[in-house]
Amino acid sequence: MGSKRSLSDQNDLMDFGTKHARTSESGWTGVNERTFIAVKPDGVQRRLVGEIIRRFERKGFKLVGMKFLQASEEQLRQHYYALREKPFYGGLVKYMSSGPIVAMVWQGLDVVKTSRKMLGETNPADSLPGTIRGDYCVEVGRNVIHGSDSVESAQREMALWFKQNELLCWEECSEHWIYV
Ligand SMILES: Nc1ncnc2c1ncn2[C@@H]1O[C@@H]2COP(=O)(O)O[C@H]2[C@H]1O
Repeated sequence: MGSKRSLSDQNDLMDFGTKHARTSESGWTGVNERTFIAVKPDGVQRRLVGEIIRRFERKGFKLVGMKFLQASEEQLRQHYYALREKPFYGGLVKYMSSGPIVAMVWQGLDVVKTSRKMLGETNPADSLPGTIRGDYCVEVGRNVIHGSDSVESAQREMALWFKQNELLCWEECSEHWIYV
């Protein structure tokens, strides 16, 4: 009893288990690297959510987690802990908690570094056209999107914004057309 699964079901389960273990042990490296991306309150208000998701999808990255939420100041103080001494820190926490944000986790090869290139520089004035900040904003204090700056920051930020069971492992049918 209880073992009525077909051999192929069991193989699928084992495959899933092995893949999952591999990604967990390796800290999400290679094609399983993950990054935390947030559309900030100004990005939501300016209706850029669809455009931003479209850019990540078209690039070939895989969405593995997403939520629409209004962040608490406490959560934002943790998120921006490293900036706590900066003169703009108070304003940054207020701005980020002023309206809903879209928190996402994207997965793919070199996703942390590539996402930062897609976002552009922190200051939109230094961002090239073609990047998200280069195309859609003008001031550093209203720069529409956040992306983790390293694999370590990504892991810390994902753990802050998502529970483990909110991040999915799923098979994308186009994967063989994106990776060799
Ligand atoms: N000089 C600044 N004035 C106001 N906000 C800033 C300044 N420098 C950085 N920030 C904000 O601090 C944030 C830190 O990382 P983000 O990618 O979220 O985007 C940055 C900006 O929103």
